[in-house]
Amino acid sequence: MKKEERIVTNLKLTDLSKRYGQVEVLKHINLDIKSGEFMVFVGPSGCGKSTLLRCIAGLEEITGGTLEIEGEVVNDRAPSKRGIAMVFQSYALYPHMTVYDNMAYALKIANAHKDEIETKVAAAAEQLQLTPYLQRLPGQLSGGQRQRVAIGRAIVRDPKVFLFDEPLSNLDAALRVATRIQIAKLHETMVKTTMIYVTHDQVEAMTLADRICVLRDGRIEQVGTPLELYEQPQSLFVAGFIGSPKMNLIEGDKAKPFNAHTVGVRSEHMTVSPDSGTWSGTVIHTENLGSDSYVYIDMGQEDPVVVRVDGSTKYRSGDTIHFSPVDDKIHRFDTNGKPIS
Ligand SMILES: Nc1ncnc2c1ncn2[C@@H]1O[C@H](COP(=O)(O)OP(=O)(O)OP(=O)(O)O)[C@@H](O)[C@H]1O
Repeated sequence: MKKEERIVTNLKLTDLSKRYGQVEVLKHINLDIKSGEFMVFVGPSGCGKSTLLRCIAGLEEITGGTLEIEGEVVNDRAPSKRGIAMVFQSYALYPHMTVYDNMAYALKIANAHKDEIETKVAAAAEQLQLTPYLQRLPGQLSGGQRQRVAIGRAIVRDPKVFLFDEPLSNLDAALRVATRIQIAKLHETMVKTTMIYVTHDQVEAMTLADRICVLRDGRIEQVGTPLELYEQPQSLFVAGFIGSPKMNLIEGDKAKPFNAHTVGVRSEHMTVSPDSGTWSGTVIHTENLGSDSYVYIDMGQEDPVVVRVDGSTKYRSGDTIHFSPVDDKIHRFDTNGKPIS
């Protein structure tokens, strides 16, 4: 392999599989992750996101295929020798050590020089706004501060690859936003560090990722930039999974005028008119978010259709409403859930 290629692709998963006994939970995963890339794994509960992350970290044995880091197969390499640092949802801090000692621990174990430890811990603390807390114990910190210590502990090791397993899911809404922004900034400053991030949160996936990898039942369903997945889903599954609120999926007779088995239209790509439209239904609920409202409409399908309207527009439950898709924003799918071009 040429040197340039090695620098470009940082992690290469080839036919990677993972079995627990008879159960195959990861099935022939092929994925290249570039150096410095922020890759987010998403997918329904149980699809294998955490297992894939743990296989990359070396916390789970890979049972088939290969994992390469910078061109070298590392399947049998110990976690500590992979140049990887992992941040968990649960923080996993040492409760009896100060913030400083928690952050310094890995460097001490690696016999780093005292000056180097001090410099690195101070720099990470500064970057994460933890300098005032260095002498506190984890129990004397908020959840957000603890998670920042966990991140700081990983930064000082100067990893090639940073793994995050739902790091924000224990935080309340405001802290989630603040810490998410901090992680995005971290990615901007650590330009050469590859980051792989598992989340259930649509906003985290869309805002943090350079590319999102959608997993389904142990396989990769689609990999692409957030906008590619949002605008060009390659399956009904991805169409229904990416985005909040979910894409409206309209089936049966109501999809026939579009020569499709299923028609997908996002909430923001519907126009409402008072007396006629492609579809109509009954308003069952309206959520007013201030600038916009989401109108939930029953049109005889299992799931209501959600249409975004201006926040000043008023609808009452029981009103009949007519709406149409914006012409060039219609996604058509065949009986196999594949897009019709
Ligand atoms: N040690 C184990 N032994 C057997 N099966 C396991 C083990 N660990 C995980 N699994 C199974 O592997 C599958 C993938 O689990 P994993 O935790 O990777 O999913 P996930 O996508 O991260 O889910 P979630 O979003 O709920 O955290 C699940 O069906 C799970 O039950």
